[in-house]
Amino acid sequence: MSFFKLNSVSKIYQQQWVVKEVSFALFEGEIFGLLGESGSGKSTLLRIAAGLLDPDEGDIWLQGQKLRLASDQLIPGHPDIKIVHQDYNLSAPLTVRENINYALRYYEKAYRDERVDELLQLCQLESVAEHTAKSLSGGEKQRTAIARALAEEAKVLLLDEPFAHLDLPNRRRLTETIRELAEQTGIACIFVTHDANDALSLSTRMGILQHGNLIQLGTPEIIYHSPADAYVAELTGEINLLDADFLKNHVHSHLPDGRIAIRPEKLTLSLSPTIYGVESVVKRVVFEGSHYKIYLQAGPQLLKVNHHEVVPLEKSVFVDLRAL
Ligand SMILES: Nc1ncnc2c1ncn2[C@@H]1O[C@H](COP(=O)(O)OP(=O)(O)OP(=O)(O)O)[C@@H](O)[C@H]1O
Repeated sequence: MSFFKLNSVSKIYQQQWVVKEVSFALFEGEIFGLLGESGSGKSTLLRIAAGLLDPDEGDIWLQGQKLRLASDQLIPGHPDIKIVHQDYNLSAPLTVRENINYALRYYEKAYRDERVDELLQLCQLESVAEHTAKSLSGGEKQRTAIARALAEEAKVLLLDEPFAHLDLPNRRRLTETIRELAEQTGIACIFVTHDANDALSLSTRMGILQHGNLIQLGTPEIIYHSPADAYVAELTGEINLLDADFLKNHVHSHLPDGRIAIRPEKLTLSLSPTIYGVESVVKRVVFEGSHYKIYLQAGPQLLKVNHHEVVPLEKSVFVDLRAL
């Protein structure tokens, strides 16, 4: 049985579908990434999942229980579902410890002290426990907001763009924190993002939201390697979208629009002719850290290929399009 479920949830604003018949379910300890462009309905969906906003249709289920609507409650929300908003909403003059402690103010001191220490450790905040919230880095603020949200044990954690203001080292650290949280506590987590790398690297499963529609659902591997259409292919990373005619002698699976999607790292490039090699001319070379991105002109088709070494401009090379 699923742990947390959105069942055919819709929301309409000004006669427009902002979220349309979205359904998905999470198991305990799952991390679900919702990837979509700005305005695709991510925050609206998250607020509905949190019980802060009523859907126009559909319902939310937690452990087999249908949740009450926001409008049916004095204080919208659900005690087992916690949401961390983009602005963190911390109390700036208070320390990290005091911010977390505040969420537990109705509990006994002994329990509170123990729980705060546990959360400081879980969210990797021990070294900044006595620092004021206003002096923290973006990553530390985000982790403090998560620790505070989790102060009272929750079953579902919802994160609105948790990586939005973070640099790369802090993104990596937060990714680790969220993964450990899910593993250690079994909490189910949904995070929304417009960044494909964050969604691919953190999610156990993910969904793609476009104009309020959940257009693909699956593991990061499935979505990355078998995108449902050209939109998903482009949203989730660099892609070659090739005309089927160009690949007449090769067998590939097609997108609904007839084109074939191949990631640049799936193509191999040789400097000398090969049986399957298509002759191409090097047009641009960009260093990207782990590899060079080589932009090629192959007849009418432009191609991008990841290659381990630099190649001279205007050189003729041969691209193996079998994309194993
Ligand atoms: N209260 C509201 N009244 C009218 N329209 C709204 C309201 N809230 C959101 N919308 C519209 O719904 C659409 C989806 O908004 P939402 O904030 O859910 O998208 P998002 O994917 O989270 O975008 P972003 O990444 O920019 O935050 C947008 O077109 C937005 O203008």
